Amino acid sequence: MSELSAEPTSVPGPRDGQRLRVAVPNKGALSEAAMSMLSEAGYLQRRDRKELVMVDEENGIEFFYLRPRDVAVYVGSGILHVGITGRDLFQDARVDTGAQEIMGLGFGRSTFRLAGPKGHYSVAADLAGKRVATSYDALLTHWFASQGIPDVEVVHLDGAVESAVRLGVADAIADVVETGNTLKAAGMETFGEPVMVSEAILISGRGSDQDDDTVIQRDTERLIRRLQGVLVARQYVMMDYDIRRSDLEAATAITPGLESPTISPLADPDWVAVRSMVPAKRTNQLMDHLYELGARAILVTTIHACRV
Ligand SMILES: Nc1ncnc2c1ncn2[C@@H]1O[C@H](COP(=O)(O)OP(=O)(O)OP(=O)(O)O)[C@@H](O)[C@H]1O
Ligand SMILES: O=P(O)(O)OC[C@H]1O[C@H](OP(=O)(O)OP(=O)(O)O)[C@H](O)[C@@H]1O
Ligand SMILES: [Mg+2]
Repeated sequence: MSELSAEPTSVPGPRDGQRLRVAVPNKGALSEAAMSMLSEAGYLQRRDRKELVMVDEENGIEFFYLRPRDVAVYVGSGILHVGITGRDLFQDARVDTGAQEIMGLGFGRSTFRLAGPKGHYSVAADLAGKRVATSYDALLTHWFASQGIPDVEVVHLDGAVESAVRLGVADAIADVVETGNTLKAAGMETFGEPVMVSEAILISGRGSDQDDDTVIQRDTERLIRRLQGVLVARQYVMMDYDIRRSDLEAATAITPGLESPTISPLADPDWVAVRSMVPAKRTNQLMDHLYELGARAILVTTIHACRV
């Protein structure tokens, strides 16, 4: 049996224990991906959707599964130390207590956009004096003000915002767009520039380097490094190849690695072996270029985990 407890424990106050307290979305578009990323980072995650708290004793960390919208409230008020939420949700929460974005997590990507019936509007300024429905009132109100677009009435709806125009409660909408399928199905189209580009983010209440509790500070830094490691492992592959010394400079120019490539001698003194991390997306392009430069025995392996 593992030492790790899978039992929900009673919820202590923020200063009662020495455990880092982390908010994780309990449902919706970010939930599964957030838990996968934390699992990949070596943390224990709940297996039952009904569990509200998960204690990972070995890592000195507790995960609280909360509504994605509420994550910013808990972290912003200092009750929980860090959390995962959407950048759009975070900005909409307008937490004034010093919560800050620490890093993008590379999933839950979306844009927040204005949309209206086909052919009705072309720029945001067309909405002056109109009613715009959204679930992100604070974000949108602030954005219209920042753009100097006057007299927009922001109408709050909890969801299914795409129906607002057809049902007559608003003239246009502002909502999360990922594939655009929902808008299309409702006979709507986006217009103007995106209000914002969003993805899942890690937020912290006081700023990880200002926490007076050294254990919490250390564990926050560990969490950040682990998540950065997952991001890199997902985005990069390891590339090995052999190349003539005379072509080494040209080859390493296109495979510079994160810091610097590893160069090892081969039995043939005219040749060297090179090992370098490269962006996964560019794998085949780079192999083509390296081959054309004279590289041979080009091997690509996935990175299971890393610290950078
Ligand atoms: N296809 C998508 N649909 C909705 N949200 C998405 C999508 N892709 C990414 N996201 C992000 O997920 C977050 C919203 O999550 P979620 O849909 O769970 O919240 P919600 O709509 O407020 O909650 P609910 O729909 O349960 O009331 C936002 O940060 C949003 O940008
Ligand atoms: O561009 P798409 O890929 O179609 O995705 C965007 C849609 O998904 C979300 O809705 P959700 O399922 O969260 O329902 P809700 O509107 O009730 O929140 C969002 O509010 C859009 O409606
Ligand atoms: Mg939703």
